Amino acid sequence: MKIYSADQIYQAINTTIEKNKISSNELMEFAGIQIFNWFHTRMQGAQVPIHIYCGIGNNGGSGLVLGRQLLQHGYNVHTYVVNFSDKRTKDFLINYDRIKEFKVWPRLLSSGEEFPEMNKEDIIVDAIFGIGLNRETSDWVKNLIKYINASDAYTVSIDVPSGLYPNHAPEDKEAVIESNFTLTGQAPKLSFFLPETGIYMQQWEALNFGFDQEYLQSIETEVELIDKLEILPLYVPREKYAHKGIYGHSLIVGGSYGKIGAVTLASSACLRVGTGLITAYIPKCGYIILQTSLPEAMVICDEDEKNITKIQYDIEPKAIGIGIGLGTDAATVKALKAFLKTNKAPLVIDADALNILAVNKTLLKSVSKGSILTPHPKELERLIGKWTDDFDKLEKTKAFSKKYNVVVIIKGAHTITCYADKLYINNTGNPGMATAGSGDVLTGMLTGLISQGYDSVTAAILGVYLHGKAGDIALTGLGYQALIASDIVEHIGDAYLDLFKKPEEPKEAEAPKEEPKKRKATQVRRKR
Ligand SMILES: NC(=O)C1=CN([C@@H]2O[C@H](COP(=O)(O)OP(=O)(O)OC[C@H]3O[C@@H](n4cnc5c(N)ncnc54)[C@H](O)[C@@H]3O)[C@@H](O)[C@H]2O)[C@H](O)CC1
Ligand SMILES: [K+]
Repeated sequence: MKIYSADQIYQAINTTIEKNKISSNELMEFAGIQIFNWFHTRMQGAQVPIHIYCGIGNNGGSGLVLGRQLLQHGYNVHTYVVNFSDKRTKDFLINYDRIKEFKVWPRLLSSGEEFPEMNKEDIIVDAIFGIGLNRETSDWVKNLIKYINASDAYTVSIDVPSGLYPNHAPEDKEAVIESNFTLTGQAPKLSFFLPETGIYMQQWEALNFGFDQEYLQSIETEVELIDKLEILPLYVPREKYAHKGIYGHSLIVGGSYGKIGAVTLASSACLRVGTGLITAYIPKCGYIILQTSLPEAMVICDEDEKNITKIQYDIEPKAIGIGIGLGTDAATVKALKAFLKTNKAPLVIDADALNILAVNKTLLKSVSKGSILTPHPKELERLIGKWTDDFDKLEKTKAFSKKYNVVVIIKGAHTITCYADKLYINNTGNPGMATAGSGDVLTGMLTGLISQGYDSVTAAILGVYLHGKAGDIALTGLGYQALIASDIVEHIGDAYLDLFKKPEEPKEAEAPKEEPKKRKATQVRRKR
C-alpha cells in the first residue's frame, strides 16, 4: 500500500478537484459522508453524546460535515470550533454556515474559555488538525488536547490524531490527541508506524475520501506499507524438477564460546526458509554442538577453540550471514577486516559484525555489493550517529544506504527496510518477538533467501515479512511472554503456507437484522 506525503495528499486533492470538475467543498462533503457512514453503521442511532472538536482548517471542515450529517440523523451531537487562528479556510466557512441551519450552533472555544463538560462514556471526534499542522500550537490548544485526553472518552481522530506533524515528532509529547480509532483519508501516514508517533493511536482505517484513484496509483511514493498483498508478487514458486544445488549454498559465520546457539538458530532458520545447502563457520568449541543439533548443516571450524580468528573456507557460498554471536575479540576484528577485503558474496551483517563496522567505519567501503545490514536502533545509532527524531533517523539511514549502497533493515515494532530513497514498512510481527535470538533467526532467513536468488531488497522485504508472520502464527497458544526464537523458526513454513490462504472476507458491518420469518408448519414437518 502506497503511503503518501502531505504534499502528495494536497496534490491529490487539487488533481481530483480539477479532473472531476468538482469543488473542494463537494470533496469535503463526500469525505464527511464516508466518516458519517462509519459512525452510523456502528452506532445505529444510539444516543451516546458525541463531542466534535473542529479546527478552522479543512480537517475541521470535515468535522462540521460529519456533525451536520449526524444531526440530520437524530444523533446527540455537540460541535465546538477550536478557534486557534482567525484564518478560516473557505470550506470550513461553508460548513460552518450550513451547520447553523440546526438549532444548536457550534460553540466557539478560545483561550480562557471553560472546556465543555464530557463523560467517560461519551464519544469524542478529533477534527482539530489534520495534515496541515505546520507549527507548534498555542498553550490553550495544548491544554484542550490534554483535557480531551484526560476525559478517557473513546476518541476518533479524523485523518490524523491532532498534534501530529507529517514530517517530524511533536515538540510537546503531551499535546497530541490519544486516538482510539483514526479514520484516515485514502492511506495511512508515515507517522502511524514510527516508535515516537505511532504511540498516539491504537487502530486506524483508511476511508475512501474520493481522491482520484488514477492519480493516486500513478504517483511514486517514497514509503510503502508491506503486507500479504505486496508480498505475493515477490514470492518465487518452486519448480518441479528442483535440486538442492539451485537453491544455493548459504554460509553462516559466527559464534563464540557460550554463544553457539545463535549460529544454530540462524542456520536452522536458513534451512527452513529454503536454502539448498548450509555451512556454518564457527570456533572449534561449537563443532559437536552444531553437528548434533542440526544434522542438515555442514560445519567448518576456525583453528581457535573459542573465537573466530581467521575466516577461510573452500566452498562458494551464494550468501553469507555474519556477526551473530561473533563477539568482538581483537583476533575476530582482525579476521573480519581481512575477510571483508577479499569477500565478493552478498552479506547479511548483523550483531557484533555491525558493532565492529561501527568502530572501524572505513571497513564499510569494503562491504560487498547487494549486502544487507540488520541493526536494531542502538546498533544503528553506532553506525549513523544520533538522530533528533524518527523522521531524522530515516533521513540519515537513507543517506547511509546510498553512501555504501547497502540495504538497511531497521528492526523494531514496524521493521523498516531502507534502500536508497525507498522505505518499506513491515506490517507483521508482535511484541513477543522481542526475545533472545529473534534477530539471529532473521539473519538466517535473509541469508537463505539471497541464496535462493532473491535480490537483496526483495530478500529483505520478504524475509522481514515472513519472520513477522511466523512470529504471529507462533503466538497462538503461546502468548507474548512465552514466545521464543525457536518458535519463529518452527513456523516459517506456516508463514509460507499462509501466503496462499484466501484472505478472510472483510466482515461487512452487519446491517440491522430483520425479524426471522416464522417457519410454516410444512417446513418443520419436512425437516423431520
Ligand atoms: N477537500 C479537502 O481539502 C479535504 C481535506 N480534509 C482534511 O483536511 C486536512 C487538510 O486541511 P488543511 O486546512 O490544509 O489543514 P488542517 O485541517 O490540518 O488545518 C490546519 C490549518 O491551521 C493552520 N495551522 C497549522 N498549524 C497551526 C498552528 N499550530 N496554530 C494555528 N494555525 C495552524 C494551517 O495553516 C491550516 O490552515 C487534511 O487532514 C485533510 O485530510 C478532509 O478530511 C477531506 C477533504
Ligand atoms: K484530526
